[in-house]
Amino acid sequence: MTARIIDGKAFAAGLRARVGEGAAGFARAAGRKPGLAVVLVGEDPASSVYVRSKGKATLAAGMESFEHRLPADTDSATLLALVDRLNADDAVDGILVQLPLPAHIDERAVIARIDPAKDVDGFHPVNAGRLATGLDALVPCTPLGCLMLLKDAHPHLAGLEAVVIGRSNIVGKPMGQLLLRESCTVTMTHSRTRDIFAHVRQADILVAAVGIPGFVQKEWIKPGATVIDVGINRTDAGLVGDVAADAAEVAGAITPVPGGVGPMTIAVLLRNTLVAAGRRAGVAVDESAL
Ligand SMILES: Nc1nc2c(c(=O)[nH]1)N[C@@H](CN(C=O)c1ccc(C(=O)N[C@@H](CCC(=O)O)C(=O)O)cc1)CN2
Repeated sequence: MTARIIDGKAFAAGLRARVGEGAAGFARAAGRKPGLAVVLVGEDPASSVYVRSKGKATLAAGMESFEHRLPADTDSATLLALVDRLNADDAVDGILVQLPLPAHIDERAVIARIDPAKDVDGFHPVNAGRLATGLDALVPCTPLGCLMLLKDAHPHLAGLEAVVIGRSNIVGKPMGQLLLRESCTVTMTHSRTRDIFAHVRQADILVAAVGIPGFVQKEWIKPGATVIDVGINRTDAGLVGDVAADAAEVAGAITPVPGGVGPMTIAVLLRNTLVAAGRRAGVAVDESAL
């Protein structure tokens, strides 16, 4: 069996187009465009590329883009003051501080300073808590993108065995919550899990977000399973995922790296910005059409 390749790039393009239509509708109703502010501290090359891509995608979707690039030695107080200004700015519906931040800045304090209504990354404890308790929340972009791909490949998720590898606040934990919300039976695994392959072997749905190239081996995969590879690892061989390439010989469907989950992250960011704009301005945005 050779797995069906889940084309995240194509799905993301469709989502960006739908968000663009929604943004035009928002602009007609609100008399202004939705606005996204992205803050980058330092010159990490990958982060710099992601921030540039976010700005371009925001403009292409018919939204306002506000880009703030700060030097690597920016102190916490300066960054927090910028977040305060963005919180107070009515033209800004979404605020994203690109991660990782330089080591001298307390990431948690910065995330906690963002107005939860503008937290389009969904990282604020209020949004994390709302997701965990089944309330309406802004949901982190990468796991929501994974869920969109999964639901497209797998319209009936209820009752399936889902295994998540990785317990980060950005991907693993919210991914587990989203799968639970879909009535999957969810197993969270991580670096201290014993016999991780024995858990993975049970998975109808596997989400690998561990950040180790080729960590998940072909032999671990249950034949026919749907595999979502969140890993984006830069190696001498190029960009590789957390799942070994030959896993496609066993899986039923699998996301490629690149071109799988990655492009969904920015498309969902635009979606979250439109949703946040609609909620803030009291303009109806049909979230089910996005
Ligand atoms: N504040 C945030 N910081 C970070 C997030 C985030 O969601 N919010 N996620 C990642 C980086 N990221 C967006 O910021 C991101 C990662 C990957 C891609 C992507 O399109 N990947 C492509 C490959 C691109 C390449 O060659 O590097 C793919 O997988 O096909 C987009 C966005 C960490 N920080």
